[in-house]
Amino acid sequence: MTDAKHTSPRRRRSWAEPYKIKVVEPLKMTTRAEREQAIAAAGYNTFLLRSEDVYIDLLTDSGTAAMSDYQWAGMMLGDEAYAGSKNFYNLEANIQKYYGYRYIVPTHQGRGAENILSQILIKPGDYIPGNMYFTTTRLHQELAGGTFVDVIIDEAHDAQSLHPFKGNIDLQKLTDLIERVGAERIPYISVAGTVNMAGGQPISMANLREVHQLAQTHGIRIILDATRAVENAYFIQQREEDYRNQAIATILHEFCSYTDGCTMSGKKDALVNIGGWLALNDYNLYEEARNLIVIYEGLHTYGGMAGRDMEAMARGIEESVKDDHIRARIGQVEYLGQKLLDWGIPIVVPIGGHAIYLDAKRFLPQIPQEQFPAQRLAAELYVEAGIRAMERGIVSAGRSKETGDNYYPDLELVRLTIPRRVYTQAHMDLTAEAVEEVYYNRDRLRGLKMIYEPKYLRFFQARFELL
Ligand SMILES: Cc1ncc(COP(=O)(O)O)c(C=O)c1O
Ligand SMILES: N[C@@H](Cc1ccc(O)cc1)C(=O)O
Repeated sequence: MTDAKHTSPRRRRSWAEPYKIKVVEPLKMTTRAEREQAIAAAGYNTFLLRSEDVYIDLLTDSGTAAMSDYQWAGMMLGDEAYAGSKNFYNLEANIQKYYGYRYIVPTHQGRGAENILSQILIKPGDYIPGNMYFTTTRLHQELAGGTFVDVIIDEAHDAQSLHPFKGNIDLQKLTDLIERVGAERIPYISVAGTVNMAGGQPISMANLREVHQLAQTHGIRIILDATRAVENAYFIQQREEDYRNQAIATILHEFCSYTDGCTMSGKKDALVNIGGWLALNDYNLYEEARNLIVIYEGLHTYGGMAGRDMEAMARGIEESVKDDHIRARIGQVEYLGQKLLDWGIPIVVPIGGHAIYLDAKRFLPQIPQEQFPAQRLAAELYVEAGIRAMERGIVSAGRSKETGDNYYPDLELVRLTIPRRVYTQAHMDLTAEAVEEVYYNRDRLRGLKMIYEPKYLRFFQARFELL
């Protein structure tokens, strides 16, 4: 018998976690007065807070995941031999199986891989097109003498555009660049899935396939930033008709097959606290990378990781591609985002994969961009409830390497980044309530003045004063 008051229970089934909690880490509670003092001492930069003064840490999803009992068991099986650790071979086998690349060089984390890749492939005067910059990736490209060129679709720069794949590459922009500088000046196309600085926005399989075809015509390589490629695969499954019934692992494998290699920060998708890799399909390039790695990271069978870390990552990869894991992971991000949307708080839409991004331009319209509205908002959220977020706007964008002028990015955002398998739904509720409180009191907030600016990646260490 059907009951008009109830919809089908199957349709209502939520994203609940496919795990239960076995170990907990107590958190310190602080007073508002203590937090005001702590953020002032940190120069209004959330990177400079001590983590023990933080209640809910949404600074980053990098290296902050909770590992499973299966991963911790693997840690006990660490083979800490200097050369030829069996954990390296387990890791290599899983990267080959799930990502599909041929040759693997382990690195201590993502930027280690970016350094080696940039040194091998980029010559002074080269151009590297990509779907929006990422801070460390662009810096390594520039240090190698290259110039990054943003070829993402325009919608990515608009916080309110509802385009389902805001990480897509604009093929016209890419073609224009190839015609302008010539294919021989483009060592590779730098493709990220999902796009961190755009709000965790995915690139579609159809778009990557087209980019691959265009790149092949011109003999240009594609290198994937695979840091959150599993999350990207989830959006492909949800939003691209042909992939609705395909497993995440199958989608990931096809996605990577359109690229010639990848850099990877294992600290995100792969559910570990440290680790990364560089993967390449070309044997000669791999040989070069494997040789350079001994200068910067360590031997080519550990690359800066302990054996136990490699085992944890090998096992983390297996867990990361499970459909129920990724559904719950992104389900939690969407839960927080939907709550904020329901309460009329300005955030980047569609909701991305690893974080909710507050739109500081609409949140604090009274603060001009040169007075760092997103930096101010992140500091205020900490004072309000001990929640730590990260600026992703003018401070992060830095300065042009040619003119030394500040970039003024269209997106001036605060990232509430959700660590994997760490926080509960109640933590998400409290986070939303704190954001709402700050929003309610937003009119009284003023901007900041930068009083110390480091040369590289300034957002990590810059200091500010209240205006
Ligand atoms: C998209 C993306 N690429 C590369 C990196 C660099 O990785 P890592 O922090 O492991 O050096 C990160 C995070 O830093 C990232 O989010
Ligand atoms: N990749 C990590 C850590 C990081 C943060 C900010 C950066 O600009 C660079 C690295 C993240 O996105 O959270």
